[in-house]
Amino acid sequence: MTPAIRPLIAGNWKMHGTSASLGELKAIAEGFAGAAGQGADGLVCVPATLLSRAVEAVRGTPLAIGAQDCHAAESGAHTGDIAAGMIADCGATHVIVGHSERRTDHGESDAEVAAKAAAAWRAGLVAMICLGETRAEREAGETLAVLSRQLAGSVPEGATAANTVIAYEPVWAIGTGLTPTVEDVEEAHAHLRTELETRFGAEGGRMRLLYGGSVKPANAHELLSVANVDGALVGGASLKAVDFLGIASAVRSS
Ligand SMILES: O=C[C@H](O)COP(=O)(O)O
Repeated sequence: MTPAIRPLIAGNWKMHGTSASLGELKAIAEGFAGAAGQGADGLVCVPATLLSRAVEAVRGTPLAIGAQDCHAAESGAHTGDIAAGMIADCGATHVIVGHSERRTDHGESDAEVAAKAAAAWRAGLVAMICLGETRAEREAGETLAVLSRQLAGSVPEGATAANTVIAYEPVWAIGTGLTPTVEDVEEAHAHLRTELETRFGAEGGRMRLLYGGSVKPANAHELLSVANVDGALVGGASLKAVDFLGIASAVRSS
């Protein structure tokens, strides 16, 4: 981890969750109100359909609620999309932008991701900007170059430690049970930290850099102990309170 940066354990429920899942969310919130919250901040990014009810369900606890995407425009004829201001209006505080599943499923470019991040800031939200290499890019030895390109293109000028979180997610590690070696995670995060400091100075040194991709209770301690890993972005293991809180609890021993 980075000394002096309070870790963030963030969940991404992806296209999972209905009103029946709010009990699980409350259990997560209660965990962060107790022991799990002693070492880390907690966030769960729920489907847009659950945003308002999720905010209500965790009210009075330290768990933050976020969305998983936003449109770059403030309003307009964009059927099916949601604006950052609508997310803020629900009481959420964060939004993921540029997740690899959005980049792949919806062909989102770095420039579109940057526009979404800027829209999030205008609405007062924290933008969690995701980046990471594919399996083919890693095998071609292009990982660091890809990260540089994505960081340069996806993170707008004006990024600060308060309005931005960066999540490094190797695409091939998402939902596969595969994770990079500790050395590879360390190399990627050190590279991202250097790039952030070069661009944003001291703010870049304070920005949270999360690792995501098959994080679970069993590997959380090892991954969260890596230098410049300031938390985790968790998909599958964020759906059950026992798993997500297990990951959060690993912060204290890391
Ligand atoms: O946003 C979360 C990531 O895509 C990681 O998902 P995963 O923990 O299921 O591998």
